[in-house]
Amino acid sequence: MPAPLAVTMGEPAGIGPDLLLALYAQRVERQLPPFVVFGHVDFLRARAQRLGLNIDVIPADPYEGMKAFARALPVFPISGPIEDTPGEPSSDTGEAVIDSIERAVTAVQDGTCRAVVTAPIHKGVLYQAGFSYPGHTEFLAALCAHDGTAPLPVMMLAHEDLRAVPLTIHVPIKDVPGLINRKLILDTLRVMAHDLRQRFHIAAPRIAVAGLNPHAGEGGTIGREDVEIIGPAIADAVAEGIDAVGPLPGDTLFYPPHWRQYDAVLAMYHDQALIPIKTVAFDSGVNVTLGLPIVRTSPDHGTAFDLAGTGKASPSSFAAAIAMADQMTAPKP
Ligand SMILES: NC(=O)C1=CN([C@@H]2O[C@H](COP(=O)(O)OP(=O)(O)OC[C@H]3O[C@@H](n4cnc5c(N)ncnc54)[C@H](O)[C@@H]3O)[C@@H](O)[C@H]2O)C=CC1
Ligand SMILES: NCC(=O)COP(=O)(O)O
Repeated sequence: MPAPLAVTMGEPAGIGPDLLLALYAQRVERQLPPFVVFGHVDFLRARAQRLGLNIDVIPADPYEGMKAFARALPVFPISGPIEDTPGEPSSDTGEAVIDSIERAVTAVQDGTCRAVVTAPIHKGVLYQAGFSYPGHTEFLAALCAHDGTAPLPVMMLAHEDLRAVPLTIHVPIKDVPGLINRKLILDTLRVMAHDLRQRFHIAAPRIAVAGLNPHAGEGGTIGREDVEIIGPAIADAVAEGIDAVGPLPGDTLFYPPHWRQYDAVLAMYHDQALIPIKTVAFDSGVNVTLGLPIVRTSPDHGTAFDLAGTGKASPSSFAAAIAMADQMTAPKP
């Protein structure tokens, strides 16, 4: 029997706990693989009761949890003060949220779980608790550091054959031009080409690279980054055998007949990559971190405080994240 997936609890005041409980209740019809939640047992019991879900929540380690999954939701216990207060976050829970992520990653690294699926966190709440990373993506890279060196983590949002990567992630838009450089583009294209082969089993991945400026700079007349940095970086990638094309105008690149020619798009900033995916597939998009020695997926949405504790949030993106993590780590027949 393969090891279970490790699912983190996420922000307790958000919809993450609601969705993982709802998915446990729907595990049979959705054909979900066994998973263990890294979370707070009493809090999850309280949230299940609030949602009217008759679920037996039990403390368990991953091995016991895998065996118990058919009859009870196994929870690797994370301690800490966590009250069931949907929509009302508290920095007091920050330590437990961070602990949940760290322990889930350790479980994958030591082989007791197969992959990490993270529930949404609220960065603002965690910053108050001393968290210093822009998000899971960078934190996971730090947790996967080897000999003091962290891998380059690459965020990809994926829905079916539409896959988009933001080169720069959680940074102010005014800082984006200064962060775009030839090395970062080349390194990101290397990670994308590698993981599209290894994780997505695409034998010869084709990658489109978006420009930064309108019309990809219109030949250098609307900004110089496209001709002076992005174009040369693509040439570097092509020279080492990566099938990359661009810079292409960002506004027309996501016209379906255009993006369908490629296996993935490298965009220059967060919203350039995420808006297309969230527009066409908010309910089923998956956030997957490339470049790590472990598999990590996540729903594409956030904590949605307005829906927490109501039972109205859709679990579909979370289910897609579990399915992707399962496919990427399923034992070969
Ligand atoms: N992977 C992660 O940890 C992520 C965390 N976040 C965090 O979430 C917080 C809130 O971010 P927002 O920009 O407000 O985005 P959000 O995704 O939490 O909410 C945006 C809108 O979508 C709705 N929505 C979200 N998920 C839904 C679902 N499953 N079913 C139905 N409706 C849903 C919400 O009700 C809201 O109207 C921020 O702190 C952000 O950093 C955001 C994205 C991913
Ligand atoms: N907008 C995507 C997002 O906020 C998710 O970030 P991360 O926590 O997966 O790094």
